[in-house]
Amino acid sequence: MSSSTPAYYNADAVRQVLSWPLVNRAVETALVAIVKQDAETHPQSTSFACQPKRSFTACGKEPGRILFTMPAYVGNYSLESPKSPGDAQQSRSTLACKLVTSFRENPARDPPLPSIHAHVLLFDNQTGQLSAIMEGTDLTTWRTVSASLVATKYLYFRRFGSQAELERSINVAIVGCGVQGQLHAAAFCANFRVKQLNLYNRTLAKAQVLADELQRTLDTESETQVKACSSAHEACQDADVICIATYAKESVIQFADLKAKQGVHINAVGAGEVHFSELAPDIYHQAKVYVDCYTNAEAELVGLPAPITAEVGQIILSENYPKETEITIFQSMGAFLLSLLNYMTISVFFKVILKFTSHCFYLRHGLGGRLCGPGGS
Ligand SMILES: NC(=O)C1=CN([C@@H]2O[C@H](COP(=O)(O)OP(=O)(O)OC[C@H]3O[C@@H](n4cnc5c(N)ncnc54)[C@H](OP(=O)(O)O)[C@@H]3O)[C@@H](O)[C@H]2O)C=CC1
Ligand SMILES: O=C(O)C1=NCCCC1
Repeated sequence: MSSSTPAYYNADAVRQVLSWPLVNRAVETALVAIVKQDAETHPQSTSFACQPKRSFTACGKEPGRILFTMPAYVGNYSLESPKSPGDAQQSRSTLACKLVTSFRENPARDPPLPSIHAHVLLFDNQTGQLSAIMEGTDLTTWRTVSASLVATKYLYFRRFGSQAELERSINVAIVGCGVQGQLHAAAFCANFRVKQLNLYNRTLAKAQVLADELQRTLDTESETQVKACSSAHEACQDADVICIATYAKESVIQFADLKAKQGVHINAVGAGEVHFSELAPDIYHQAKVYVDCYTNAEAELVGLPAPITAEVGQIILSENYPKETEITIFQSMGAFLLSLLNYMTISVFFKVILKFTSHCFYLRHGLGGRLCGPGGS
C-alpha cells in the first residue's frame, strides 16, 4: 500500500463524535469567519478562510439530480472546546472539498434511499496530497440543522434579550418531515424550550410516525407537546419559529398561515434547484431575509422576492438584532466552510487526527493497512 493511501472515516465513526454543543460552536464560528472573509474586517488577523462559490452539475436532463462541489480552506483557526470555553486549542489549517449529491426521487425507490449523500475529501495542506476521505452525510444533516439553531438563537431569541434562548418557551412548526425535518424536530427540542411542536408533511403518515416517536423519546417531565397536523396552516398558525425543508417547487406556506401581528422566524432550508420556492412571495414581501453566506447567495438566489438584509454572522458580530414583531427568514444556502470547521472541531476535540496521524504512521512504516475511523482501531 502506498504511503499516500488516504484514511477513510465511515459514517459510524463520524456519527460517534457529533453532539450539539460541538456542532453549534463550530457553525457559529464559521458563520462569523465567513463575514470576516468577505469584509476583511480584521486585516491584522492571521486566520484566513476561503470558500469560493460552489458548483452545481446537473446529472442528465432529468431535473432533481444534482452534484454540488464545495471547496474550502481554513488557515490558522483554533476553536474553543464547548466543554471548557476559553481553552482554545492549537491553531490548524485544513484544505478540503465536500461532494454532495441531491437526488430527490431516492426516497421513492424500493428500497428507499436518502436524497442527500455526501463525502468530504481532506488534503495535506503542505503537499496537496489527499489524506483522508470522510463520510459526510450526517455531518451535512447536523451542520444544516445547526445553522437553523444558530440563526434562530440570534435572529429570533436575541430580540427578546441576551438570555432569551435559555428562558423563553416557543411554539415550533416543522414543515417537511424527511431527513432534515426529523433532525430539526429533535434538535429544537434538545436545544430550546419548546411548548408545542407541530409537524406537517405532504404524506401525513410520516408526520404521525415522527410525532409518536418524538413524544415517546421526550422526557416524561418535558413540557413539549407534539402534534401531527393535516395542513401547513394548522402547523404554522401559532408558531413562533418555522423550519421548512422540502423539495416543493410551489409554495407550501403563505403569509396568511403565519401567526398574526407577532414576530415569527422562518428557517427556509430546502427546495432543491430554486431555494426559495417553498415559501410564498407574500411572506418575502413582509420579511427581512438573512443568509449564511453572500458568495453563494449572490449566485443562487437570483429572483429572490426580497433584498438580503445581512449575513447571520454580521448580526452575531454587530448584535444588531431584529425587532420583536418582525418576520425574519434565514435562507439557508448551505456552506461547506461550516462543515469544514465542524471537521476541525471534531478532529481537535475528539482526537480523530491523533488516530489518523498514528494510522498514517503505521501505513508509512508498513505496520498495518487497515482503514479505520476514530471508533475503530
Ligand atoms: N440548506 C442546506 O444546507 C441543505 C438543504 N437541504 C434541502 O432540504 C430539503 C429536504 O432534504 P431532506 O430532508 O434530506 O430530503 P428528504 O427526501 O428526506 O425529504 C424531503 C421532504 O420534502 C417533502 N416534499 C417533496 N416534494 C414535495 C412537494 N412537492 N410538496 C411538499 N413537500 C414535498 C417530502 O414529503 P413526502 O414525505 O410526502 O415525500 C419530504 O418531507 C431538500 O430541498 C434539500 O435539498 C438538504 C441539506 C442541506
Ligand atoms: O451540504 C449542503 O450545503 C447542501 N446544500 C444544499 C442542498 C444539498 C446539500
